[in-house]
Amino acid sequence: MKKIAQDQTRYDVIVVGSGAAGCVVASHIAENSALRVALIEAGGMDGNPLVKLPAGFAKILQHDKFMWRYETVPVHGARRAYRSGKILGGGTSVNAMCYVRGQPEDYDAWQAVAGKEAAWSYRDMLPHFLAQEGNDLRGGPYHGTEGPLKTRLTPMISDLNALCVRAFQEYGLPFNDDYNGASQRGVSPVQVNIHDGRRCSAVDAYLREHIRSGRVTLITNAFATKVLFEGSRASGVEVQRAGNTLTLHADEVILSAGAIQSPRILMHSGIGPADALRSNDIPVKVASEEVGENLQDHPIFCLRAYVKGDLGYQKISKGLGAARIGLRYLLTKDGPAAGNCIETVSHWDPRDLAGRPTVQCYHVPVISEDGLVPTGSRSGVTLELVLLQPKSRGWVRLAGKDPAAMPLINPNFMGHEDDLALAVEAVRAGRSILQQPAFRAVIEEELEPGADQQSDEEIAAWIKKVVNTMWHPVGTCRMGDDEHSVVDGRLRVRGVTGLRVIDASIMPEPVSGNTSAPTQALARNGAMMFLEDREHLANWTGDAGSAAPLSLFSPVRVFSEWRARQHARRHRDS
Ligand SMILES: Cc1cc2nc3c(=O)[nH]c(=O)nc-3n(C[C@H](O)[C@H](O)[C@H](O)COP(=O)(O)OP(=O)(O)OC[C@H]3O[C@@H](n4cnc5c(N)ncnc54)[C@H](O)[C@@H]3O)c2cc1C
Repeated sequence: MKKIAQDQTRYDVIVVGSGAAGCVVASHIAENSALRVALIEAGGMDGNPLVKLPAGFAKILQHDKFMWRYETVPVHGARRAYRSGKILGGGTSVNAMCYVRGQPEDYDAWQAVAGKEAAWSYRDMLPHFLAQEGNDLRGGPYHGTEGPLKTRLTPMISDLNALCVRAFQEYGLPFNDDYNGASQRGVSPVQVNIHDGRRCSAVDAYLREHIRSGRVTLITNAFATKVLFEGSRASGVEVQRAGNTLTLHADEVILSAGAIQSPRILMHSGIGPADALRSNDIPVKVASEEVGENLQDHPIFCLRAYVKGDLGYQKISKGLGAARIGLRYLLTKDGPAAGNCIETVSHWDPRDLAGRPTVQCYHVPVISEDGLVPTGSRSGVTLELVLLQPKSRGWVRLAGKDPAAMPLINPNFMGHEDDLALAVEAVRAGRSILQQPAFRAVIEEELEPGADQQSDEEIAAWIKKVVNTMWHPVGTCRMGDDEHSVVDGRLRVRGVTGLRVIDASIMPEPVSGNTSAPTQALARNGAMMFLEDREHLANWTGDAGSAAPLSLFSPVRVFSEWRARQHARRHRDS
């Protein structure tokens, strides 16, 4: 690789990764301070029309250009595709746009491990969700209407999805028109980040205006290989761009590269499990044994059944049908193409219908071999079963010294026997739902698991064969107030200064639902902490001998929202 002269610009802060978290972090800092912010993104711009077309998301996932095409190590004997977004906006430019926050217990569990210095409980996190959300329909205690992240109910509910809703009710679940409200439990229409028939990514919601105004310097197609240090203080980032190696300097670095790349960058910077670093010829800066460990992901396994006639979207997803949908979208910005084709969902516990949901089930009105693009001409329904609080833990490890090498990823799906036992019960529940009166007249035949899989052992073996990622990796830079955690409750990397991780990787436990909205909310919390800590240091008047060098800090312009929050916190704590 050719070495070129160093970039002479010194940024106050470099954010690595422009995904769900990175967009929020860079924008929040730019909006609430005078700091010079650089945002580094390995992927390119998000201008492809398929990115904005809600129904285009399945097609986008097949484009190598927009995706990190990872693969797992063999899990139950087979490698599994493990994609994530490599594009401005990261996951939020390629994901299915479902807006789900999880359950209050999730955040209270974060608070329990994060320590007193930080505010992560549901009570603390709800204001972040409210501030970010721009719901077109409802406000009240659980929804924001003025925020930039546009949210709405699914624009369509297909005939087949209407049957799903009825069948789940017949099974015993209540209808719940708002799973982000007082309770998640029930069968519900999906809430999506779609506005005016277009995807609302984190770039649209937060970042674009700051790129235009120049308050955030965006550098795309730039792959960050490692963090640079002066002593134990982060001083910049090394990136590879267009065949060159470039050094960018900053007072502080924030990694928002997601749950696979953030631990990878830490390890290549010398922060990670000591033996693993040494065996890859990487000098150990900080022995931090849990970097890359604790990988959690929601496992998904799908029941599929053929249905009679033209129900659902199978027939209209091809040929003339597709042309008609496309034309309707162009003329009216509505119809199936204006949505993600995932229109209803249920959250419940197959062991206790009245209890805390442990399973999520999206109802998809098509049959697809790869879970994305409809295959074959027979109409059908797919029940996507997902465990919400998996106990299995996997890891992300280095495959070698080359930073560009694909890391080793082991999601360890169904590695914990409790997960497998619950998954078997979820399959049995799914089958029972397909036999409810609403479905009786329309179901033709179960395709998967199929009539041969009846005993617990047979169902368990089938689950191990088909289980895959719901695309929700989290936990690989675990937050905690214990010394083994990778980051502390304020998301500072242990053992060094000037370096934070703010993205899905810091989640100590999974959230009970999709991870985009929770990651955006945690990023806002993390960005506020970053600014609070800078102001605290800038105002510090104690013994200079033990302080961080004040000259490194430029003045922070503090805006009213941040001030109000500090005031409220002081008031609460007094
Ligand atoms: C196909 C798919 C469907 C999904 N569907 C949903 C859904 O419907 N609802 C939902 O809530 N969640 C969904 N998710 C999950 C959600 O999008 C992620 O949880 C979320 O985006 C994670 O945010 P993040 O900021 O941690 O990482 P990301 O959003 O992945 O952002 C990381 C960014 O960092 C960049 N990057 C990585 N490494 C480097 C490097 N070395 N140098 C420079 N840049 C780098 C990446 O290119 C990326 O842009 C889906 C995810 C996928 C992949």
